[in-house]
Amino acid sequence: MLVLVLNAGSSSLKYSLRRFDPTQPGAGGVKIAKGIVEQIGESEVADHLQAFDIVSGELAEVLGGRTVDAVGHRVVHGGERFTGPALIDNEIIRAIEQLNELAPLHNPPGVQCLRAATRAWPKVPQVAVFDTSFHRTLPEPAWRYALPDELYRRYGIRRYGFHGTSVHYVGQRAAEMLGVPWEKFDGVIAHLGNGASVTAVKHGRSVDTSMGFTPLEGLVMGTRSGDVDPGVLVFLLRKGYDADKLDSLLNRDSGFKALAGHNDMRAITEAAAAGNEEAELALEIAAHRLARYIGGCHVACTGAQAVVLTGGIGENSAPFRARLLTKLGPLGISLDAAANEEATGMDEGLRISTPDSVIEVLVIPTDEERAIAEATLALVGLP
Ligand SMILES: Nc1ncnc2c1ncn2[C@@H]1O[C@H](COP(=O)(O)OP(=O)(O)O)[C@@H](O)[C@H]1O
Ligand SMILES: CC(=O)OP(=O)(O)O
Ligand SMILES: [Mg+2]
Repeated sequence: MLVLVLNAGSSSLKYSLRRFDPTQPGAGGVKIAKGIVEQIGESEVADHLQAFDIVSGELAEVLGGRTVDAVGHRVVHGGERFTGPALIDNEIIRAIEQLNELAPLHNPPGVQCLRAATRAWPKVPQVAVFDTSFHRTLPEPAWRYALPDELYRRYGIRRYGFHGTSVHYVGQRAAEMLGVPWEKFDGVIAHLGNGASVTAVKHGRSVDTSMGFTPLEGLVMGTRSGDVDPGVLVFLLRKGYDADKLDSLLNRDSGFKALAGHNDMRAITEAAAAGNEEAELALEIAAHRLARYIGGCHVACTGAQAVVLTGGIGENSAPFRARLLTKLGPLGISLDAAANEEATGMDEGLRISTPDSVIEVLVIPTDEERAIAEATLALVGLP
């Protein structure tokens, strides 16, 4: 059984092809191909449809006449309707499309890929797996904004949370490392990629998270501002900004890009080490806010057994992890510097806190594609 996974990011399209053995269901399968088309919109690849054509060309070579048996898609925003993976049909695609403006960087390319894939493989079952689903357990005090109820009833304005597929996956790996059942796992999980968020998990369920109505709230990200006083937006509207200009400002021209000139953590770290003050300040702002959110999530899950770091930055940037952990001292966390240097680009999780650290800090590589493939298989079933 061959399962293809498409992960449409804001400017990339990742794919992964896995083979599942009917005699060993749920074992994650075997990865037989993967790839990525990057810099969509900023290179000769103009949009996700072109990226899809490149991916299907590469797949045709790998498949050599075979067909895929199912396709799993990462969809970032599932609103309140999609509390779990959904089998795709036209009505479902339209419902996802209606959520486009709630995740303007992510859902439109996701919908483009859903349509392209159903055109390319009309007889193959396709499944949407949502970033928001894992957060369906958020308690109301965590998801409700202090706004008139009318806005929730009319527009669905509430906090949803994102990165749930990744958080669920690394959370389960963390519970395994600690030797506790998932239903008893309490922890704080920081997914730090281009988009970044922190989630509090209590008894294996999401109880708080830093992203809200859209994937813009919370942490300092690659090109997104994270939290700003909403009064700033009102002020800018009065200065003549319109919706599109605010959208670009907050989603595309802020975060590390605004503070340090670009959004590549490697380059920012190197610049800071070479004495660049802007880069140094950008890292301090991001680490300060992240530490504050981790402290808040530690409270929200009533005491974490572990803090877990994942995503491109969490998995690979030892200097950023070290900077963060020095700020987490008040939680009784202490850094094992040697382990931290070792924990880069690994296939397995690694502990980077010292044995006497009150809370364990784990670096665990995420695998959204694997988790989506498993969820797809669980819905479609083995042939
Ligand atoms: N070896 C590395 N060292 C430091 N940062 C890295 C490294 N590899 C990737 N990153 C950073 O990870 C971030 C991208 O994370 P990733 O999870 O791949 O993003 P996306 O959300 O697009 O999937 C970028 O800031 C990038 O600079
Ligand atoms: C939801 C989100 O922010 O996703 P990404 O990190 O892939 O941009
Ligand atoms: Mg990502």
